[in-house]
Amino acid sequence: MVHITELNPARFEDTLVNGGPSLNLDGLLMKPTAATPRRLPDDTADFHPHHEDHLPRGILETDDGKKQHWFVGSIDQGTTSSRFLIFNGEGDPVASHQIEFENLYPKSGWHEHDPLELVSSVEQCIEEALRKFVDLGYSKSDIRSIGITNQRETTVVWDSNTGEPLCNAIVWPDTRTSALVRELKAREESSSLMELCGLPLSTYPSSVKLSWLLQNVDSVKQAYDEGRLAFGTVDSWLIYKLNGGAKADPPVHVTDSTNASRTMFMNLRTMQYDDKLLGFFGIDKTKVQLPKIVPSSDPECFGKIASGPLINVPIAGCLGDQSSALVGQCGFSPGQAKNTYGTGCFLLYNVGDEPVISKYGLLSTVAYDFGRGRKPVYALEGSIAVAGSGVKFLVNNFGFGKESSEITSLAESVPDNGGVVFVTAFSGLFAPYWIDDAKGTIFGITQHTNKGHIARATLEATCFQTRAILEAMEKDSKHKLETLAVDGGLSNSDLCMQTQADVTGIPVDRPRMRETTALGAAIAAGLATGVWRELEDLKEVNRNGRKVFQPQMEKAQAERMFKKWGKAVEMSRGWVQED
Ligand SMILES: Nc1ncnc2c1ncn2[C@@H]1O[C@H](COP(=O)(O)OP(=O)(O)O)[C@@H](O)[C@H]1O
Ligand SMILES: O=P(O)(O)OC[C@H](O)CO
Repeated sequence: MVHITELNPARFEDTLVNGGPSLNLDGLLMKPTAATPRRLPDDTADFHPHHEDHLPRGILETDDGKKQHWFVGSIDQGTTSSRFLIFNGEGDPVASHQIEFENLYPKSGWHEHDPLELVSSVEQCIEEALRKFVDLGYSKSDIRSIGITNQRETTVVWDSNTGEPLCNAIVWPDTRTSALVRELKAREESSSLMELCGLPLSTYPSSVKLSWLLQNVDSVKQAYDEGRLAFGTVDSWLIYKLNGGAKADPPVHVTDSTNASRTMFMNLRTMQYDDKLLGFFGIDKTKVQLPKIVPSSDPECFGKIASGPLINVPIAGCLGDQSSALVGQCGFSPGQAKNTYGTGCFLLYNVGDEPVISKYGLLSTVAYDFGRGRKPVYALEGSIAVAGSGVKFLVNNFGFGKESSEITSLAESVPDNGGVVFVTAFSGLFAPYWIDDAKGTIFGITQHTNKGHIARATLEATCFQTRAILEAMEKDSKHKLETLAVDGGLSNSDLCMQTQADVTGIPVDRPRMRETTALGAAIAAGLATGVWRELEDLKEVNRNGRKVFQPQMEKAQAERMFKKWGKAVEMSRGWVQED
């Protein structure tokens, strides 16, 4: 048995380390113990691993009979921060580093990232985490491969000649495309798209972001006309840059099918770009370089790190962050689900190897695609645009505290929401409602209302929307979920998780090691490079120390609160119609 040190519950917090914008993840890390030996001294460069049945996970035997512990690195590029974690063969993180970067909101509804800052934050995380790893007595050469997981839909465009971005990335919750979406929805063919790609037409996917850029940014249009426009989601951009960008011979421009399934350009069944989808958005594939779609786990497709301390280490796994969290929670069987409370909140429900197109407001997406003859696995997804970002909004815009955890403390300072309901529709409302013309709206304010009520209503908003998603999922899948596995930054809030159990009436099951998103990408890479052979090898991963929140609220009370939420959702409609 390995020993995992007690987690520091504040590890996701905005704890500044050494005065820099880096976050302290160290509380979750496993310290070396007798059961988790440091690297073996007889490390060989020329190494052809093979597994023996008696060897524990993550230990491979070399051709000359030596045994070596392998580790897998994982880049987790999220909406608010970048991280690099190094996992051992038991699926425990042994070293990590996290950096918050700047989110840009240049106009109301606009949300951007600097693509170069995304890359530099990742590179810095790799360097720092490796320093900690080496300090623990391990060696860089113990890292067998690297996985990448990332915020999805966020759209990056660059010049394929120079490898430099043409403008800031448009981030997934950005709503600048709402007028364009209204226009596209009016077209007759719009109703047939979802059957092909699994996504409803909204401001959310990459397709509308790319169309908007082509219509509104001259440098992008010019690059398109001259055939030097490269498009990608964050995975493609990072893989391209980490492989050396335009200088690589040849440049590596790929995406995995989980990320591609978020663009609205990919056909869910063929796993390739679909001409009808590209045509609908006016994209001429001879003018724009689209990333090649490959499986999520592969030792060669994603190339190798071209420079820095991990030079020549293969990138062998790639998953969109929500798919990755499902993998990190080992949700490998149909009927298993997870809900990840990060910037947004995303419930993925494994439906097996045939996609299910939702009739009740959910998305159909690729859950994971491990290749090598395995069939891809699909999921139904309930996407909530605002979860942790609602908490950050109270902290950053209204000074309700200095750290996210203080929002939970404020919410705990009042016994209930005092009649306040906050529909956090900053990007309209996503699943299962898809109300583009809603805006954030607070209902029920009186002289009695204080910060505690607003904080509580903010946490409750995600829990109510999750319940609405669960109801839709039950109708689509004809299956009632018995337990909700959770993770992500906001799942650190016990109050929020208890509220979630109360309003859904089912137990909420939270792992002790909540870096499941990063773990998923490590699993994808580790499977491709022999650290784990089969999903079976992972069944003990992240099982220890889980906390289960049982529903405690009277059912009638939960029903009353949910009904009021439904009323507030209806009343939040129609704010942007005249824009
Ligand atoms: N203790 C806490 N209470 C409430 N919210 C929290 C807490 N800890 C973290 N968060 C929220 O979690 C979010 C970050 O979660 P994370 O999973 O890192 O997101 P992402 O991958 O989108 O960057 C932030 O929005 C933050 O406000
Ligand atoms: O930043 P997160 O973790 O909320 O995830 C972002 C999603 O991938 C957007 O679809």
